[in-house]
Amino acid sequence: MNQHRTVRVALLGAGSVGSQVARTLLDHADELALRVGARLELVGIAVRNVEAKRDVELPAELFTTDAKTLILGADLVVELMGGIDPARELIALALGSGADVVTANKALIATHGLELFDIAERVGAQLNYEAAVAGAIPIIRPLRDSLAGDRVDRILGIVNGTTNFILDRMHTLGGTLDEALAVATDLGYAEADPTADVEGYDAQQKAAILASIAFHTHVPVERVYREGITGVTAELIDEARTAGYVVKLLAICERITAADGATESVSARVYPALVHAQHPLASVHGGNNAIFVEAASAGSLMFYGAGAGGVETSSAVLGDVVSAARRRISGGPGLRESMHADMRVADIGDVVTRYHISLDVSDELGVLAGIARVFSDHEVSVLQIQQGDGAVPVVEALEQSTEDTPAGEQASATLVIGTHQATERSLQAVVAALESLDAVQRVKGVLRVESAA
Ligand SMILES: NC(=O)C1=CN([C@@H]2O[C@H](COP(=O)(O)OP(=O)(O)OC[C@H]3O[C@@H](n4cnc5c(N)ncnc54)[C@H](O)[C@@H]3O)[C@@H](O)[C@H]2O)C=CC1
Ligand SMILES: N[C@@H](CC=O)C(=O)O
Ligand code: NA
Repeated sequence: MNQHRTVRVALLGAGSVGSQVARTLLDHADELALRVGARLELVGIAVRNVEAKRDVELPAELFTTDAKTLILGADLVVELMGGIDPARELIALALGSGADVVTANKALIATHGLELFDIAERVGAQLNYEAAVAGAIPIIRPLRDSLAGDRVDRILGIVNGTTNFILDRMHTLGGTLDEALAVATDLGYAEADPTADVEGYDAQQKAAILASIAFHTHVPVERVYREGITGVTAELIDEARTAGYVVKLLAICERITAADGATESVSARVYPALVHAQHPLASVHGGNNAIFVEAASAGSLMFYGAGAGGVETSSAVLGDVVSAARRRISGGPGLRESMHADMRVADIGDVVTRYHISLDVSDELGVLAGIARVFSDHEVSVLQIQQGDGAVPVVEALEQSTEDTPAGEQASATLVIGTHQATERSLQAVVAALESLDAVQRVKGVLRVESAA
């Protein structure tokens, strides 16, 4: 090791993740110095309020509210404040001054990554962001480096720890979304504004990042279809359980080939979906994440572990810090992500999937026949119909409706209808047509089925 070399590290933010990164930089300074080949000196921590009480004890003299001065005295800046402003301006300042940058900020990378990579490339600096997707799990580097010679076809995963924690808790313990969110927030999983988690924006940003790297194509965050979990009720979770499924918020990024067999586009989407109870994703509990990557030569790969949490995420941040510091010591250009493929981003309507549709219907003669007609009119084929606790084959259900229901009775019944594969466009048209049927009192929920056992 060069005893005289020092890499001056400035930390922006000392919350759940930042305070743990600071602690490791201070407690393991000697070991890190051996790994890097130079000492990593934590020169300061920029925060909003230097007096704020923190869970982790850190030297008071390191704290400052003057982020800009701190940045201009640093070789490496670690941004862990979150949000777009002022993080965007501060990272641009850091890169522009020649410092390397490590960030966990998916909101910023997904929306302004291109402009920041431009600056990094121009000045020859590093911009690393492993912690931005799936916390501690190595996924950015495997996609960008390890799989750089392969062709990724599909990514399917749970990429938000907070919503996985909430859905898992609702499934196993019952209770409401708000109760589970309060616990996830205490555990340090949730974003500063947890709307980003429960409405799927955080997963949407991560999907945009994953799709962009995997398919060498810039996928703008607003082109990632998004639904959050606020519509997932205890009732829908119970119905899913009865049918042998678990509800998970999934991010799916895949290549789609058009009907002509030649034109390829990229689909990226986030929504709560049904996962078969025997599928490995169904066993991803608490704040954990799991990501399946299917690549042409590598086949199926699974990445699993802690997707959120301050201590866990600090591991990914420090990995990026060591990597950037080593490169600073040994020299090497700043690299931008490869976006040469420039593929079209598909509309959600082009995606082929399966639906489970939960309906309250009038329990009267001919209802099922009317519903079945809606499906056949849109050329969507029905796989099964579930009434109460049991799945009933379609033909049997239709017979029951005409034989067992006394004419003129106006009772209400719940039906859960599972479809075969069809385009989203057709499935959405089916749901709209069902909503307009007199016999359909309410469409209670629509969930896609994304993984058979
Ligand atoms: N908490 C987690 O499990 C994970 C978080 N991330 C990302 O890591 C980043 C940090 O997350 P957390 O540590 O959970 O956030 P946090 O809310 O716990 O901490 C944010 C810190 O930044 C400081 N800060 C915020 N705005 C500031 C400003 N304008 N000027 C100076 N200081 C400012 C706050 O004072 C606080 O110390 C975010 O981008 C988040 O999305 C990524 C993966 C996992
Ligand atoms: N709020 C995020 C934190 C990690 O990215 C999550 O819950 O996954
Ligand atoms: Na990661």
